[in-house]
Amino acid sequence: MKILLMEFIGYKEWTESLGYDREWKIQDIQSSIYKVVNDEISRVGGFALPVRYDGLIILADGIPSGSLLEIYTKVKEISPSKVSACIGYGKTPREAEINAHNCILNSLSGEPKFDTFYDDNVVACHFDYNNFTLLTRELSFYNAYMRIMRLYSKLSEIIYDFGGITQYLGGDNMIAFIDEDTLDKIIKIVENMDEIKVGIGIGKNARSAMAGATRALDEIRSKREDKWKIVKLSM
Ligand SMILES: Nc1nc2c(ncn2[C@@H]2O[C@H](COP(=O)(O)OP(=O)(O)OP(=O)(O)O)[C@@H](O)[C@H]2O)c(=O)[nH]1
Repeated sequence: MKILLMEFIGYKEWTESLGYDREWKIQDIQSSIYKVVNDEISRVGGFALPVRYDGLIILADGIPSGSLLEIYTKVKEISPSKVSACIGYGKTPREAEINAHNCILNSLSGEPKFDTFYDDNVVACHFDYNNFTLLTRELSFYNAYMRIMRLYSKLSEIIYDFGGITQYLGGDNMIAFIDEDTLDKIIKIVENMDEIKVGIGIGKNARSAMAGATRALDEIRSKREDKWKIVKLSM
């Protein structure tokens, strides 16, 4: 697994420089950075996890280093603070992210390190809560969201324990990227939790894996007999 990690250095100082009436400006900058990155990375087949917003985790398998460097350059142009970046490699997304983070910590020059690594298949697991629309009507818009946040917190912990990284996508949707060897663990989770289903996509890059995962979810919805399905895109 290959992850391009970008960390915004000095972000704290930048936010404090904006004075008290700052939150709207911070949200504006964060969403504009994410829009640029999302447009650019999906064009070359990757996917960016905004996670904390003061940095970015980019699923980089199947993306040429030159394209990753172009995206880093664009982010550097619009970021309000210095951007440190490294590509990390690991057996699992967790390991790749830790290696990328340590590379940033150890980079004295602060210059990005875009080492070339082997491209693995990307495995995307798109989790979806059953009948979230009905639940929202029964509870309330916000209370249904709280239900998903509790589930997201529980799921992301379990998945991180076996090396996966999870991102909340809005509504009742969560995406986890895992190592292909831990597929059985994801299936076991879903088989033991009544309220969710998961579409799993395997592709040469994050975008194709996510398209496969969404297709798998739609196939589950078409018959409503299965709790999980796997779609493997042509490699
Ligand atoms: N991010 C994201 N949001 C989605 C996607 N599909 C639906 N949503 C949103 O997620 C929420 C729930 O949509 P669904 O999961 O289709 O609705 P549901 O009532 O749970 O229906 P079932 O999942 O078929 O049981 C709605 O706010 C949708 O707009 C998706 O692929 N990605």
